[in-house]
Amino acid sequence: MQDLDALYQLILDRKNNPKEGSYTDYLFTKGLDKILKKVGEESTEVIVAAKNDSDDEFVYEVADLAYHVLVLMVDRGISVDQIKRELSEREGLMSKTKERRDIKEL
Ligand SMILES: N=c1c2ncn([C@@H]3O[C@H](COP(=O)(O)OP(=O)(O)OP(=O)(O)O)[C@@H](O)[C@H]3O)c2ncn1[C@@H]1O[C@H](COP(=O)(O)O)[C@@H](O)[C@H]1O
Repeated sequence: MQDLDALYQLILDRKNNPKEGSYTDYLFTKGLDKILKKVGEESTEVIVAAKNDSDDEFVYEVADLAYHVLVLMVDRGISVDQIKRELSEREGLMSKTKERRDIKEL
């Protein structure tokens, strides 16, 4: 089973140790604009798949997007831990926002 941290590390390794024939290497060689184009395309494909009935197609497209976002993160020098930290900080913030919303609704 491919976990996101392990995939991030593999992508980072491709950046530091380019491997011939690697798609990840091809993206890094093409550069940021190409990576952004792929993230845009894959996002659109997720939206289209979400409107269709096939769960398999949706899962496939989300996995494509996840991979390309990880490539973008590596290219920008952003770690998975930074994203996790941001999400953790929101945990407290969001529950406070929800509490305020609940109080307003009373
Ligand atoms: N998860 C992925 C992954 N998801 C999608 N893709 C590639 O993303 C591309 C998306 O398909 P598209 O038709 O949109 O793009 P394309 O026509 O192939 O290429 P473009 O010219 O449009 O960029 C395909 O070529 C897929 O192979 C991925 N390529 C690699 N990985 C992971 O990265 C690891 C390292 O891969 P390499 O760098 O290729 O060794 C692999 O073991 C996988 O775990």
